Amino acid sequence: MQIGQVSKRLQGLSIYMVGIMGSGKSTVGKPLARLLNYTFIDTDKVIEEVTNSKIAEIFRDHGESYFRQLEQEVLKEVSQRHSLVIATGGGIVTSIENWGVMRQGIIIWLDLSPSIIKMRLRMDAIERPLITETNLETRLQELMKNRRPLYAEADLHILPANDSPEKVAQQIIEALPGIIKTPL
Ligand SMILES: Nc1ncnc2c1ncn2[C@@H]1O[C@H](COP(=O)(O)OP(=O)(O)OP(=O)(O)O)[C@@H](O)[C@H]1O
Ligand SMILES: O=C(O)C1=C[C@@H](O)[C@@H](O)[C@H](O)C1
Ligand SMILES: [Mg+2]
Repeated sequence: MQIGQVSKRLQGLSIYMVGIMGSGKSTVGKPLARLLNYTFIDTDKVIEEVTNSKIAEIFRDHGESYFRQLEQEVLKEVSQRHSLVIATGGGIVTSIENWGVMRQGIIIWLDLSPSIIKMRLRMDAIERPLITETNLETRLQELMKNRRPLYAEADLHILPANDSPEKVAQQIIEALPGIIKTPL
């Protein structure tokens, strides 16, 4: 099915990208939005803009639960709009209320292999408060164990090819018709 047809069949339903830190939600979300003629939004970036602080600073100065509250408010706000590709934060799946919001659209799980995730996180300059250079191995394992059953509740399970973000976006578009319920 051509991209234009996939986009049409989505009928403006927003797409929520979920997955562990480093799985590529923010990076792949951009070309995906472009291909679908959707607008791209990153909840982590919106939080940084509205608070004028880095995520790591929010965790350090106010704690994780404060960050989760902000994250939920931002999610509810963006869910009012249509035709969005939303890169969520890796922990958005830990709140049942967030699932209620995301279920208004299509939830896509980027399930990248831990070895590639580790490599990408080591090379990435963005500070992630829940994962550091020293605890990367154990923390990632722990987060994966706790969260995999949550990510698995997504509408679409994507095992991203070890390829460019554009190719992964293409892979998602090819998989979408299989789960879109709107009539042809
Ligand atoms: N397909 C890809 N090919 C090469 N590098 C990639 C690809 N996807 C993501 N990356 C790189 O991996 C790192 C993590 O990606 P990204 O920030 O998009 O992950 P994320 O899922 O949004 O993580 P977080 O939950 O922390 O926001 C970045 O440095 C990014 O450039
Ligand atoms: O997995 C997580 O809990 C997080 C992922 C990032 O996207 C940020 O939302 C933050 O660093 C927390
Ligand atoms: Mg991100």
